[in-house]
Amino acid sequence: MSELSIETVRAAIESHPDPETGRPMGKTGQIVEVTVDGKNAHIKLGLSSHSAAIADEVAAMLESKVVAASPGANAKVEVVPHHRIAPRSGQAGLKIKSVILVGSGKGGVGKSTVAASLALSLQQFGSRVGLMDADVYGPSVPQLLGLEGRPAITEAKRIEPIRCGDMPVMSMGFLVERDQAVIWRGPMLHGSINQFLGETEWGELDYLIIDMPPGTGDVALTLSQAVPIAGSVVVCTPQEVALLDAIKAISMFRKVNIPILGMVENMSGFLCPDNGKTYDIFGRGGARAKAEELDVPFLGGLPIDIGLRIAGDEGRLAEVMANDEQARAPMDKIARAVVRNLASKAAAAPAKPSLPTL
Ligand SMILES: Nc1ncnc2c1ncn2[C@@H]1O[C@H](COP(=O)(O)OP(=O)(O)OP(=O)(O)O)[C@@H](O)[C@H]1O
Repeated sequence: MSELSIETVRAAIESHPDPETGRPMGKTGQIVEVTVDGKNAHIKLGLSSHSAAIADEVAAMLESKVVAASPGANAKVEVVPHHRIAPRSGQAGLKIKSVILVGSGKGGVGKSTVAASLALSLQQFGSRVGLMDADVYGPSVPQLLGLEGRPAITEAKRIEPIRCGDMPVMSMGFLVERDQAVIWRGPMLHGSINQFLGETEWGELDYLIIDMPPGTGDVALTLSQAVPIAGSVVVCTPQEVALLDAIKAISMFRKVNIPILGMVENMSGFLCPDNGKTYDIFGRGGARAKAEELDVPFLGGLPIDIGLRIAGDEGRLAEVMANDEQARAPMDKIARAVVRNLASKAAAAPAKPSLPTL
């Protein structure tokens, strides 16, 4: 092994793109410290909470780059907080780095469950996350998370969201009675969505996850005009009918120029708790095949999980996501894939280096 030097270590890693901005880490001040002791390198790497879900994989990737540059070396990357990147905001007052829409072509495929679990999973990894239920016709987020109450209006006439732990949540469900049907005309829908987005005190967020109403493109269009949308996640079940609707959702997002981060196959197999066998009740693998056909990433599958269904019915989804690692594992995989796909988009089109500092 040739002598391991600080220069060799830095040269091996400094061109690696920051997952959030896509800019080379050597230029962003994220390589905080490199120390070398014989064949051992220790790197302190700054990553923002936006990248929390994939921090381990970024660290492993950099360690392997050092070893490739200097075979026989040992490298250890220690991730430390890095907050020099200011949130991008599309509307006055919004400080949200990435807005992600979760949609489906068809109702009842588990879109709200996926949206809420994605938000909870990203938060568990350490990101700052908000959840907006834009499914104004059938808001189910309050039920899934066991939230109730009316949002207060602040002195500055802004909406104080209801909180699920630390996570700000806004839903039409907080404003209408549970059994009341909401009838919307186009302009009202447009107005309420803009109000939810722009007048809610979201605070500073890495991610705002938006649960979309099924089907219609109106809300996607309204949102895409109001803020830059980082991307969309399309949820479907493995059945052919759901897949056909998912194709419609993908083409709707494409029409309004919202990038597709990928497809999630929900209800992908049922693991029977009695005998440990898996039954493919709605089929399996359909979404992966369809994603390939449509040239969109496949993010992963969520099995039919009785515990998840009961948790949703009882408003304990957040509790289960916080305490049940096995139930959370498939969603964590999907959350990592979402952040990874955002990172590759950032690497393909890096943010301008002149971003202000926080
Ligand atoms: N993977 C899963 N395992 C078990 N139950 C699930 C799963 N995904 C969703 N469910 C249950 O299916 C029902 C519908 O889910 P959800 O409300 O998330 O669907 P949706 O697509 O948002 O529906 P809608 O369009 O009516 O709002 C809920 O009772 C939920 O708990």
